[in-house]
This record gives sequence, C-alpha cells and structure tokens, in this order.
Amino acid sequence: ADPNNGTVPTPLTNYLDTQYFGEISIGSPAQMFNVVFDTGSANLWVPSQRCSPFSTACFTHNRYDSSQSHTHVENGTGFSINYASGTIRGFLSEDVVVVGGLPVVQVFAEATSLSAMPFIFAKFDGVLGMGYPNVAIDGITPVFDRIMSQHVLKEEVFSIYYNRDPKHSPGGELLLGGSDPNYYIGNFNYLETREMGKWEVTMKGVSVGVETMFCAEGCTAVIDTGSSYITGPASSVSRLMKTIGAQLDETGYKVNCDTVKMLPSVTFQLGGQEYSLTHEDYIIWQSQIEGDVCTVTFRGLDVPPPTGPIWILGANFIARYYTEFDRRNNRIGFATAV
Ligand SMILES: CC(C)(C)OC(=O)N[C@@H]1CNC[C@H](C(=O)N(Cc2cccc(Cl)c2Cl)C2CC2)C1
Repeated sequence: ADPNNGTVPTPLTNYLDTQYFGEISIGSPAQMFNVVFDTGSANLWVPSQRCSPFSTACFTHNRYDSSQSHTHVENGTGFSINYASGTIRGFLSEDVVVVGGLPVVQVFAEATSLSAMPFIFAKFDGVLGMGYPNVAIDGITPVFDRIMSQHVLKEEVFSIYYNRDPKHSPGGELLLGGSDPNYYIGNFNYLETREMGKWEVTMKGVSVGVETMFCAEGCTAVIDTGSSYITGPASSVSRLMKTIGAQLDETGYKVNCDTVKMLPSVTFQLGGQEYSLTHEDYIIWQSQIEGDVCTVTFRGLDVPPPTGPIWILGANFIARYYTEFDRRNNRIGFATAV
C-alpha cells in the first residue's frame, strides 16, 4: 500500500528566493541531481560526464555518466535548447529517473555544453520540465506524463509550494498527485488554462495600488515555476517601476530601502479574483557591507508575437500563492500560501 495514498512529495531547497530545486536520481546505481521543476518547459536535461572541460558551467555541477549505469539505453539524437537567458546543447539518452521515489524510464538530454551565462549562477544541476507534451522539444514524452500513465497518482495534478522564509525548512515542496494542506489556507480559486497545452491563463488587469495600469483589455499570464521573478512587457514594467520610484541598474530594478515600507501593492486580476503582492513579496532586501540593497523582483521582458506580449508570474508570485497544476481539467488553482 502506498504510504502517501497516491501523492508523492519532493522537498525543495530555496536558494536566495530565486532558485527552488529538488533532488532526483538518474541511472542504476542512482546518480543524484538537483533540478528545477519548471512549468515553463517540458524537457529533462542534466549536465553530461562528456561535457567539454572548457564548459565551466558544466564542470561545476553534477554530471551524468552513462557508462556507470546498467539501465542506460543509448539514443544519441542531438538536442539543444535556446533559452532567452542561455543555451544548452547535448544529446539524448534513456535511463531510469526517480522522482520522489517513483521510477520512470525516461528519455532526457545529457548537456555537453552549457552557456556560462546564466548557468554559472545556477545552484541546480539541470531542469525537469513540468510543461505539457506539446512544449517538449523533439516530441519527448515529459516525466509527469510518464508518471500519469502509471496510474499511481490519486489525481492527475501536481502542486508547488515555494517557502519565502529561508530560515525554515523545507525551502518548498513539489507534490505529485494532489495539494498539501500543510502549505495553504482557505480555498483554491481555479482558472482554465488559456490555450490547450500551456500553463498560462488570461489575466484581466495589473493594478498598482487601486489603479489598473496595465492589461486592462486582457492579456496572457504564464505561471512559470522556473522563473525567479515576474516579467511583463518592458514598457509596462518600466512605467510600473517609475510609479514606485525604482531605478534600473545593471542587475535590475532597485529602490531606496527607506521607501520600502510605503510601497503600494501590485495586484494581478486572474479569474475574477485579485492576487496582491505587497512589498514583502516583491522586494528582496539584502544587507551588504556598503549598505542595504533593495531589489524589485520585476523584470521587463518583451516576448515577440505570437507567443507575446505576455506577463510571466514566477517564484515570487508562487511563494505567495500556493499553486496547483491540474492536467485532468486543464486548469490552475491558487490558494494563499502559509
Ligand atoms: C521555449 C523553451 C526553450 C521551452 O523555453 C523555456 O525552456 N523556458 C524556460 C521557462 N522557465 C524558466 C527557464 C529559465 O529561465 N531557466 C534559467 C534560470 C532560471 C532561474 C534562475 C537561473 Cl540561475 C536560471 Cl539559469 C531554467 C532553469 C529553469 C526557461
């Protein structure tokens, strides 16, 4: 009998409120990797033992060695991902992947080259995409789909908790098969996914204080567990930042820490509900030697049509609103995180 009654938890580590990752294993005997469970993509990749010694980002992370796994199956098809923020190149392999104790035979990519930017900043080794199959590169069946076809989950959903308070463990939790009442209060509000096969919804407006400043005529919001911040069209975000008195410098938008307590809430209108973030949710306050630095966790990002223009709601949004991703009903549920 399953001790978790059809639900499978994976504890997550919170690194600086910007990277949340959990441990999986690949191969027999198990080779351990830290991966971001990323609803914005649908492939699994980890660094390869065969990555070039000049790929620093590869060398500073755990690497998969197929020669050490007796369940490895050769594939060899080329693979590459062009992120907005970087590129990975490699080839496909097949092996047993274990997530939360659940084994699946999985086709994944061994990365032989990882662009230094941004992967040298990554505390995680790789990415486990939790997106729909039609987002998967090379049409590879994603991990969650392989798990659903085993019919071991109570419900065909998964939920994500990102803990903002790094002093308390766990830094978060991925729960396969349900939602974890330990991590939310109140009821879920559900929104239909906008387009079959993407974790995105229709947003009805973005307000600063009481004024709806953006997206009044409706726009797309991507719920992306693999993004650290909230991004929106660059012109909108720059107007939003100006309203709160934030200045853009080379590492993002900053505000004077003295003004943080007076900053207005930013509210996202999703499915007839209002989801507000206070300065506690959208400011990262770092005490540094040369003084305190207060970073605003919003970024301008122009995604070209037809995908864009879009808003991306990332880790800072999910840390406030516990999120359930429902593949059975193609909907996303939000509840107030504890
Ligand atoms: C089109 C397609 C390729 C599917 O798009 C995506 O895959 N889009 C992904 C959507 N989710 C965020 C992904 C991303 O930006 N990173 C990089 C990253 C994020 C946070 C912090 C760090 Cl350090 C890093 Cl390196 C991957 C780690 C998740 C891109």
